[in-house]
Amino acid sequence: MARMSVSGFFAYYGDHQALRNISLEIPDRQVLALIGPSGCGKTTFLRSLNRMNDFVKGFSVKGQVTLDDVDIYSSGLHPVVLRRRVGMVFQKPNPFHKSIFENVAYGLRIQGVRSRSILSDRVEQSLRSAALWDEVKDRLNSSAFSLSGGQQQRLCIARALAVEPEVLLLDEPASALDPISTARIEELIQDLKTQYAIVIVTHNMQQAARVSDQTAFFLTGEMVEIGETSKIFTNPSDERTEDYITGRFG
Ligand SMILES: Nc1ncnc2c1ncn2[C@@H]1O[C@H](COP(=O)(O)OP(=O)(O)OP(=O)(O)O)[C@@H](O)[C@H]1O
Repeated sequence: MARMSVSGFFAYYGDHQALRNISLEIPDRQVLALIGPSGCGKTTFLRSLNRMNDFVKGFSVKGQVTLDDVDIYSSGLHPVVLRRRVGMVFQKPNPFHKSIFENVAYGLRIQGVRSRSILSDRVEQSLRSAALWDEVKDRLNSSAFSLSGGQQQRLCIARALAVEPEVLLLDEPASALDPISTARIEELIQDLKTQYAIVIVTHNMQQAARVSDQTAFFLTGEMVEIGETSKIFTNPSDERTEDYITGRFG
């Protein structure tokens, strides 16, 4: 089942066309990897899925993006509600200058949750889902900045999960991390996909091959092809995909 669906989608920064005629489906409980050389539009596409680019002056779109069949650009769906349902984790861990507990509780507090026991339960559950609970359960009141980079990134994932999103967007979530932390994030993605639709941008081809079910290859603002990850990496349909995955450019 497609959780999100994109059809005939174009994106522009002022006059500059960053995405051209993209159509694809984002299935539930699967990982979709977006690959392609620098500047091909992966991040623009990812940020278009929860209207994060609305903050960029001069940014505009054409075409359709739906979440559960509702158009996220032209319906009355409020971007704040959209971003709760379509959560995002960025390349560099960006915890708030708050305690570990308050980082995870943040979105719930904004939603007006006041009950200490509900907050505690949801914080624990989110930290467990992000595979961080055992490491932080005895120091929930410490600053988020007392954590390692890899722990901070899992904290950011817990923060995104706390508001119970349906889709999780990951923009190179492991690129700033060491190999052990990267492996933990990859394991975590495997666990999370049993519950969420996940879209991940990655420059790391091995990572895309390891974590994703489907892979889409982007080139200069267009999607060249999308397919089962095993097929894209062993038998792509388009020569440009083959050239990219075999390292001939990019
Ligand atoms: N805020 C912005 N204002 C103007 N142009 C932008 C902006 N962000 C991106 N672009 C342009 O849009 C195009 C796509 O950029 P985008 O960041 O989506 O590519 P990417 O594939 O994610 O690249 P990378 O892998 O290097 O992160 C590029 O030509 C880029 O210069």
